Amino acid sequence: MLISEFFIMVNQPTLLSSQLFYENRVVEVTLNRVMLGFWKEIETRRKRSASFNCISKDADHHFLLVSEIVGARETEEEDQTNKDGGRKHKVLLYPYAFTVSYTERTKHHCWRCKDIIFHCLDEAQRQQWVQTINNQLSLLSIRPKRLLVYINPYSGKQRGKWIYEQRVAPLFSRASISTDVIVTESANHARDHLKTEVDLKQCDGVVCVGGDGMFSEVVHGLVSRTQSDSRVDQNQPNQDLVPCALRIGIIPAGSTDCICYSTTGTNDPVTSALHIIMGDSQPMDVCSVHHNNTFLRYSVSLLGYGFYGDVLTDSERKRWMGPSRYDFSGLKTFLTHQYYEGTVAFLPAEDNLGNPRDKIKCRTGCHICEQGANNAHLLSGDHVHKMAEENSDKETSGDGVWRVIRGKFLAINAASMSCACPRSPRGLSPYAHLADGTTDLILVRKASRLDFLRHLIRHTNKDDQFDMSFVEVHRVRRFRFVPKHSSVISEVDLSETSGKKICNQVCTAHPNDDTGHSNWNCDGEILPHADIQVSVHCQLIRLFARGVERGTTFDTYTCSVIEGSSLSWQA
Ligand SMILES: Nc1ncnc2c1ncn2[C@@H]1O[C@H](COP(=O)(O)OP(=O)(O)OP(=O)(O)O)[C@@H](O)[C@H]1O
Repeated sequence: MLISEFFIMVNQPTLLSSQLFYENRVVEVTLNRVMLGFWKEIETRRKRSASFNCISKDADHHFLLVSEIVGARETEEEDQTNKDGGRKHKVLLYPYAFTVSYTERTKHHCWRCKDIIFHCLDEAQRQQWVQTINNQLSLLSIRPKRLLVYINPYSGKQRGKWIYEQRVAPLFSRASISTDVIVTESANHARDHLKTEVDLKQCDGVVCVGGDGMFSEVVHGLVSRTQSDSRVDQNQPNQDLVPCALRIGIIPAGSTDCICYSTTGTNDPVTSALHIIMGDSQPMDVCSVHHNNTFLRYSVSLLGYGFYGDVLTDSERKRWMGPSRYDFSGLKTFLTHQYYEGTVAFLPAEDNLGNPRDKIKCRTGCHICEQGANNAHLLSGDHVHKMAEENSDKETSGDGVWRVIRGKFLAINAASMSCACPRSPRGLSPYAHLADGTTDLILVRKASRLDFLRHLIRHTNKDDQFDMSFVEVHRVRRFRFVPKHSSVISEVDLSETSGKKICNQVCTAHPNDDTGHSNWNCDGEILPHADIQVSVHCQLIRLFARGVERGTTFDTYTCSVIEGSSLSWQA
């Protein structure tokens, strides 16, 4: 423990201080608000010198202890013997015990819930401790008390229900959180329930148990409901949207869990549950996607046209192949080496502190996001946007100077977060930010197959994928894409196929051969239009998370649940 941190703890007003028994020692335990930060050892059997201890071994985060007790409860009995270093010895026996549950950081951004048992002299002392701790916890208004939980029973390896019931529900109950649990019965069940039926005032947050698709459902339900409650028309592309009041929690149980990785640094369900219990809050940008004056979808991670759109389109047609379809479609799309012509117009985020190649990663308490939110607030308002005139490369509109780029592209990607995952540990745009009001627009122009392969390989190692002559990246607030054949609307046939048709599909040269244009991959969903307009809505939603914490290397983590999917090929 740092000396300064020790004094911060000592200087907190003391709520309760008693001599209690911990294992076979008499200790003086002090409660400062909800921080049970240290105790002084008064006497020991072995007459050790007095020392200070802390319930967390993580010295860097002592100041956070104030919010890290999960709960306290009465403990009825304690084993008369206690194993300590392999030797059994008698513990001081007092029947009045209570347990304090607290969080502890372990490796790779994972958190665990630990228990510590104190014995009291009498029942009155026990009651005083349990009640005081729980009273203090209940005063923390940032912590949720009632949650609405949606479980997708078919996510990932279909273990969502088990994960929730066995690993998460007991923690919620220990933290005195009441829940309303709905196991979804079909796709869009959660979205439609949130949009129309739920009384949002009756809960403090919405939790989804599943993967990125399930999270996207909850985002669509909550954002749409918030807009309709506020009479905001989502079909207006330049409309400022109303931020959602409720936070969203993700209990990862999907195939990829990209959003969970990017906001907690791991895909561990217990860690996510503890972030929810602590009432953490991580703001997050949301992109709205429109075709003319029609709202299409929201996106929080990746919008990809060309390569990533084609891989998704092709892999959706080959669902019968299972998870290996992503690798198959990725290889097939790469070999086909299709490029697409069109015009990209974008509004650069020139006032933003960061840029996509500045090597500043988005981490807990990110100052780039903080400054970005201030700028976005100043910029908000219903602006008039005009697409650039033909043959000009700049256009001034109500909200700044738009840049226009015409060309042939292998891929056009917009990454609103790093999109880091095990297959691409740094992600599509390693220095993208979760909540700065921007998205990183990556333009991969026509290049040789070999150069494109080199570009793709750089997503899996530490080389800079943007340091190539045919790749450019811009941090933008809005963009629009118009394909050369803009009149064509792609109604993609994704029907499940079999037999001869399957053989034809595998042998087809390219997923979009007939149409001459690609489809947008919007967080793993195919958009029905290629001509789209995208606006970033700064900090529209908040998650029960705190971003990836500094101190451990996200790039080298190992993950606990990866189920045969390849995020390098999909959103
Ligand atoms: N009861 C259900 N039956 C069928 N589909 C469902 C049901 N509940 C949700 N869904 C849909 O299943 C899709 C995939 O779910 P989810 O994202 O949870 O799992 P995943 O695809 O395995 O994980 P990831 O998206 O991380 O790859 C979502 O788009 C969601 O709309």
